[in-house]
Amino acid sequence: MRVKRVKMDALLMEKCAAIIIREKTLLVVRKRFTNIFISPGGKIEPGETQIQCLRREVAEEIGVEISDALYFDSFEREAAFDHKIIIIHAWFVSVYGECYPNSEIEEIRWVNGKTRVPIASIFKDCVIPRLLAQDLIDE
Ligand SMILES: Nc1nc2c([nH]c(=O)n2[C@H]2C[C@H](O)[C@@H](COP(=O)(O)OP(=O)(O)OP(=O)(O)O)O2)c(=O)[nH]1
Repeated sequence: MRVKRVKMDALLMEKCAAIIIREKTLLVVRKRFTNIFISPGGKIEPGETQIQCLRREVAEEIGVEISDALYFDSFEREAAFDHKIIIIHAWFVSVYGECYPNSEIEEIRWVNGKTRVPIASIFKDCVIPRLLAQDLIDE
């Protein structure tokens, strides 16, 4: 029903997130005016597939083109910067070339299990522990 759909949209967001790994470290990004690192990626626009969303957001935020994407898993939590529930669809992504902070991204960091920077909850509590357990990033 339309009213229900509108109410759901007001409370729920869906984001596609890129898991980009280089030399056993994971890429996280920090947006201007924030102090928590999040995954590269962004909200899915109406009519867009998850891959199209990833392509658009990865090019916009870190200036590179995607060469390959493989679905990992989806996670649900309260969004780091919005009073809404966020569902994050996480994908392993390979890119052409070197990532750099672009447009609203102020800083990028390559992190491992030891890096002490504030990281938003889904990546911190769900994604990074699984990457560590699979030995995809360094302890
Ligand atoms: N709890 C939690 N929230 C997260 C994580 N990663 C992440 O981006 N978020 C939140 C931050 C924002 O509140 C929301 C949307 O992410 P975003 O700000 O990258 O999306 P976007 O680029 O489309 O946003 P916008 O600037 O276009 O509005 O998701 C995470 O790992 N855990």
